[in-house]
Order: sequence, then structure tokens, then C-alpha cells
Amino acid sequence: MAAIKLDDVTKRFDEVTALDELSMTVEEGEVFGFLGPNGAGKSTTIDILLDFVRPTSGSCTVLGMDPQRQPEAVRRRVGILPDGYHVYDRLTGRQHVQFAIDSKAGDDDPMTLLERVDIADAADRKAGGYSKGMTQRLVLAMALAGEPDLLVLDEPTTGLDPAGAREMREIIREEVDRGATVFFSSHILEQVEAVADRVGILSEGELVAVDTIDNLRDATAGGETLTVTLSTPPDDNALAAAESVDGVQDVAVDGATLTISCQGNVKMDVLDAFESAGHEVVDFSTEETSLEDLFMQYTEVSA
Ligand SMILES: Nc1ncnc2c1ncn2[C@@H]1O[C@H](COP(=O)(O)OP(=O)(O)OP(=O)(O)O)[C@@H](O)[C@H]1O
Repeated sequence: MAAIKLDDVTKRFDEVTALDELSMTVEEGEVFGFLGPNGAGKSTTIDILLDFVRPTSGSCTVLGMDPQRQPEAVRRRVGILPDGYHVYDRLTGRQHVQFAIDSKAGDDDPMTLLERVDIADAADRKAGGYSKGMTQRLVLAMALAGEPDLLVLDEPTTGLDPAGAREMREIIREEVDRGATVFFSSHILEQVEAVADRVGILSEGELVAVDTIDNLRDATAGGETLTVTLSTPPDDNALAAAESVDGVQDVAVDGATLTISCQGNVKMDVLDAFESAGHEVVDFSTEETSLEDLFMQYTEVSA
């Protein structure tokens, strides 16, 4: 059984299409990183999975259940770290976690959960006095209550210091070792890279790539970004010539400077293409493609 399955999910908010026929599957037991720039539709997807928002069309299942039909059953088995979370200023950390355990009908010891997120020493302080990072840790402890089958973490490392971000990764691994599935969103590639088995890249409500980190890495292996400066901005002929060189994947133009993504050693062919089209090359440089570049290429919003 898939932990999460989305079939052609579209969500429109008035003028905005937040999700555009999104189809995606997260398998049981995997850590799935859901990547995308601001406004890509990550939180909307999560809200639909938990029935906080209804899709305009399409359907989904979470742990085999339809969230629209069984929202309570879904939320009982899912630990959620939402994007915008709220704590009760006058209740202590321990009371918050106990509340979460009770609502999940769990039998965890609240102190054990608070220790896992490293705020046990603040257990009996009112959450209203917690710092931002401490509050986030508290909400994470609440998400872990009741040994959820699926953890849904929306931007879990935002607001955490580097130690907190590392601890978050450790907790994700522990949860997967226990048998849980982890679905977490981020706009920061390196955090996803460090812990995810697979990533899905969302851009403007569409899934533009879904693969293992290893395959994405292979896709970048041998890839280069070539920056070429011509004496004058290129005409259409020169652009077409560069684009038609074998191995060239993408050409972006900014005045007389071109940024060219390519695979293999095609640098000389590209430079020749410009020269043959009557353009003088005044400068060029190459840089190996990183996963970060790949992410940028996938999510670049075309003008
Ligand atoms: N309640 C709403 N009303 C109108 N538009 C909305 C609403 N919720 C989301 N949107 C729009 O839907 C699009 C996707 O937003 P969403 O919050 O899902 O993106 P995101 O990928 O989570 O972004 P971020 O990384 O900034 O949190 C955006 O254009 C947003 O403005």
C-alpha cells in the first residue's frame, strides 16, 4: 500500500492554480522530500492530504484512506508539523505533548518525547515563553506522539539552528527505522539531500521531477554550465545554432551573456557554433553542474 497517493489533483484559489493535475506516490517506509520554491504548492498539497483544504478536482489517499471521507482516522495515524503552527501560551510543553498523546490515544511518556527534541529541561515552562526554535521542537514532539505511521513535516528545519536541523534529520531516520513513512517539504535542497530517499520537485503546481537522490546526482554527473559572453547580443540564428549542438540542454540569454547547460564535453562545439553564426566570443567559463543547479533548472520560472 502506498503511504500517499495523489491522482490528478488540481486546486484553484480564485485566479491562482496552486496545483495542476498533480499525480504522485509516496511508498510506505520511505523518506520523501517534497521540494519547490516559495508558492510552488507544497503546503496546499499537505493541506489536501489532511483535508484542511479540498481539491477542485482529483483524488488522494493517505495510508489507504480517503481524507475527505475519513479525516479523523487519517489525522489519528499521521503526525503533522504544519507550516503555520499555534501553541497555547499558558500551557506548558509537557501539557501540550500530553494533549497530543491523548488525542492520538497513544501511551508515550511526554518526557521521553520532549527529550527526543531536546527541550526536556523546559517541560514545565509555559510555551508562551519558548523561543521560536523551542516552539518548533515542541510541535515536532507533538507530531511524534502516538507513533504515527506517517509523518508530514512542512518545512521542518525552518527556524532551527544547525544543531536543531541535524537533530531533525536524526529524528527522521529514527522514525523510518521504526517503520514510519516521512513526507517532508522544503525549499532548501541540501536539507532534503541529506535525508531523503526520493525527491519530488514541484514548480508552479506541477511535478517537474521525481527521482532518487542518486539518480538526480547521475543526471548531473558530467553536466556543465557554460557561460559565454559575445561581443553583441546573439541573433536568432546564433541561438538556434547553439541549441542544436548535441549535448546542449538549455540556453538562457541575458544581453550578450549566455548561460548554457550541457552534458559532455561540448564546449568547443558551442563556441564554434557562435563563431560560425558570425558572433565573436569575448569570454567564456565553465562550471560543473551541482544538484542545486539542477533544482534551479527544474524550477526556473520561464518568463
Ligand atoms: N487560501 C488561499 N487563497 C488564495 N491563494 C492561495 C491560498 N493558499 C495558497 N494560495 C496560493 O497557492 C499557491 C501555492 O501556495 P502554497 O502555500 O501551497 O506554496 P508553498 O510551495 O507551500 O510555498 P512556501 O514555500 O512559500 O510555503 C500560491 O500562489 C499561493 O498564493
